[in-house]
Amino acid sequence: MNPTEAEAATASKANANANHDVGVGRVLGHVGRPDEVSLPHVVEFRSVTKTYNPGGGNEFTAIRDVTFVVQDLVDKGEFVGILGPSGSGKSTILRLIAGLRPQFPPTSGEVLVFGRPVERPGPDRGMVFQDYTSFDHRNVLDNVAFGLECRGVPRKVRYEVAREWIANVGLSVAKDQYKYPHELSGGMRQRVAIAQTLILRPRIILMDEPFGALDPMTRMNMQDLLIDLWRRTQATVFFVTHSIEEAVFLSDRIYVVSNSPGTILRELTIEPSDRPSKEMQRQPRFQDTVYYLRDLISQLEESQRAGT
Ligand SMILES: Nc1ncnc2c1ncn2[C@@H]1O[C@H](COP(=O)(O)OP(=O)(O)OP(=O)(O)O)[C@@H](O)[C@H]1O
Repeated sequence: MNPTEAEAATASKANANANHDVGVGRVLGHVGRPDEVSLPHVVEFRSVTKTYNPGGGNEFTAIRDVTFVVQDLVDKGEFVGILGPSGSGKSTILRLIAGLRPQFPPTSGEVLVFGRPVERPGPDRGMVFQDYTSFDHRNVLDNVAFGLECRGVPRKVRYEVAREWIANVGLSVAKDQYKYPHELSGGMRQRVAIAQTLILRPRIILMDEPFGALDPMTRMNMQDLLIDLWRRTQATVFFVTHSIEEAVFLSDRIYVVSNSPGTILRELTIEPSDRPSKEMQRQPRFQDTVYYLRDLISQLEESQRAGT
């Protein structure tokens, strides 16, 4: 390599490590590091590796050396989207934060929530899954009030708060409160699941493909609802999705996880969405970010198929 080529190579390497803008997103040159050194951390992963069935014939390392920090912004929780190919370890990351077995505990490394190592699930973390998690034998009111019931909140108070949450998630108290899950549509059941989680006011909300089973229109309505609720609750949200549009619309920050063993490959900050999902998705700058992420994830999927 002659000196000019060497200089060009160095410059291009330096460039790869510099922040650069892609549509409504900014690709960060350094992954996983805090934006401001002085802020406390909501969630921190320190070189976290998870190997399932260690020592067994089917030993499998799902994530390796995952390191990132999500900061505790004053009066504002961050919305963190997690994208990546299927099987890259997104749910493993989420469930490690939740403290749920068998993902928890990690094989090595540390998972900290508000500066303390996670030991088990706790009331500071609420989870919403793709599968509808309401209890079949409880009506909407009793499903939404369930967590407060477990906390020993008197019936009258818990029903009062539950009715507020039924309305907050866009269901009708008059028409829906006594319905059972089998009498609700998929979107309505996910509204119940969200109310069931948010009523407990967790500071961290963990969502694993919560809208994955919904039709596109319902999904967009749910995204608008979620943005609205999140702005009001100001919790930190971790949101796993396969929909790139959904991640770009909802997130302040996106982590892209590489093929297994998963590690954080890219980190982007995203401008806040200032209009409904349907309108945001029409913006060319929004689509530029979507295309960038789509290309990146397609490349990962291709190399996964090729076994490289
Ligand atoms: N309990 C377990 N025992 C063994 N292997 C597991 C277990 N849970 C997950 N895995 C494996 O770990 C890898 C990562 O799984 P994980 O569910 O975290 O990925 P994901 O990115 O969320 O996948 P998807 O997008 O398909 O939902 C997968 O190969 C999966 O088969």
